Amino acid sequence: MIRQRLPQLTRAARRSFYPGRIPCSRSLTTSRASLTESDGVSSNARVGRPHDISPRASNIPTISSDESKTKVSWPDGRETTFDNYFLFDHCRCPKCFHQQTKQRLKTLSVIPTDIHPISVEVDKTGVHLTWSTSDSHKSSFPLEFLRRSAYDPPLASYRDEKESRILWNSQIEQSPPSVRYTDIMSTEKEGDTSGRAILKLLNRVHDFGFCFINDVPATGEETKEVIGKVAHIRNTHYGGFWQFTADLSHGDLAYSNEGLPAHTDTTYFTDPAGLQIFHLLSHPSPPGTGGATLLVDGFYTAHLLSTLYPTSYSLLSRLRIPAHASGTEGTMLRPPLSQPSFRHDEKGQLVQVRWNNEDRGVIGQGWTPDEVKGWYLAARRYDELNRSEDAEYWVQLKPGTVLVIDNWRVMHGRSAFTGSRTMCGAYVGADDWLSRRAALTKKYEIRKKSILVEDWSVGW
Ligand SMILES: C[N+](C)(C)CCCC[C@H](N)C(=O)O
Ligand SMILES: O=C(O)CCC(=O)C(=O)O
Repeated sequence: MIRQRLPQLTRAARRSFYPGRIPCSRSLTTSRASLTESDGVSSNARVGRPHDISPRASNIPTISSDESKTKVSWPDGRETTFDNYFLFDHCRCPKCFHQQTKQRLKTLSVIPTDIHPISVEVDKTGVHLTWSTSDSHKSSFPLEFLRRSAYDPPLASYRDEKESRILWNSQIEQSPPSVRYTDIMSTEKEGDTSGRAILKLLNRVHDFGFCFINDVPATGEETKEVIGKVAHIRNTHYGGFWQFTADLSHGDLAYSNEGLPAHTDTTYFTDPAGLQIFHLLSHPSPPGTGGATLLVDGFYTAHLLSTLYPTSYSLLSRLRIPAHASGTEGTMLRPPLSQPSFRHDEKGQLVQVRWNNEDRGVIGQGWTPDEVKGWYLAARRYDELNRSEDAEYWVQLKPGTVLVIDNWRVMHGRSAFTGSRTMCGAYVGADDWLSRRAALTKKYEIRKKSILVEDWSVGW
């Protein structure tokens, strides 16, 4: 586990900031302690007048329903209420939810607006409702589902070790995350080494924002093969698997020998590439010079910005930045909806950094003059943090080492170079690699498995 020394922050900021593992997004699990099983007993109550079911077992919630809502009173004293319509809409019985495709089978128009339970039972497997429909439809909801889907009010957030990230600075160079090519390409069946190695790679990409694959044969063909094993390659106007050098075959600085500051790629796509994968195939040096690779943890520097300059963090989280790719004949990329540099999930957790000064368009449309000034101050501050000795991790890639980057988090760049340099690689969609990781996690359960049963652990 990489634990980085505190960056050169002000004393005040030091107190409030600690690099290391921080929860950054939701997980499927919750602590078992809050839902220990018991010899819960089922009980029944007529619905109409608000009722309390007072089951004997202490670990089973109390349920009460009326014509519009169902209230769950948890053993820990907290209460949360559900609209009956919400519960009926989320029924996952075979009539409502296709058991194989995991898709909802009923449309909203068939749900009576006055739907309500006529009978309520609760036991350690969950809450069982019989509805006021003509067929006395029955629904059962695991307690874990109710705890997790609570919205009135929401209950504890579902973050655990699995979904936290490990923030890093320049000291990551002491022991950067890596996996072995031979494990990923393993064909042995028992234990499925390859699948577990791919999951280890994707977990490290999730935790650190990048990971090396060591000892990859330095050919385009075998690089494309190992990438394809990990996840399917995303096609763009650069093609699928690409090989590039300084020939300006594409109207982009990547196809030159210029240095490139820390940036994330494809900010000009509505859905920026999820993974950016590089393999330096050749750069004879000498006579060539330069061409080192730069990595910066955009989440780490965003965390610093939010600590040191919260107003700047807020502006970069709110003001939308146009981006474009216009340098190649026949390509005029410009997403119809610009996005801010920092994007957050519904729980306010940072999930994406979009940072590319070269491809940034004309800012300020719809902004106030103060916002224009404020944005430049904020952007300069973030740029300074990204360019600090503390944040920059420079590494000289060599043929044989593939670099897999979470392009939604970690920025990359390069130093200017001379000589003949050939780089290859590919993009993978964000949803695609996260899906691959979730499916492998489910298969191998290497990390804490959700205690939600099959049908209830999907669709969040
Ligand atoms: C990776 N490859 C050389 C194919 C394309 C590079 C695209 C670089 C572009 N400025 C961007 O940031 O998206
Ligand atoms: O050539 C390199 O090392 C990186 C090029 C780059 O930044 C890119 O392709 O986005």
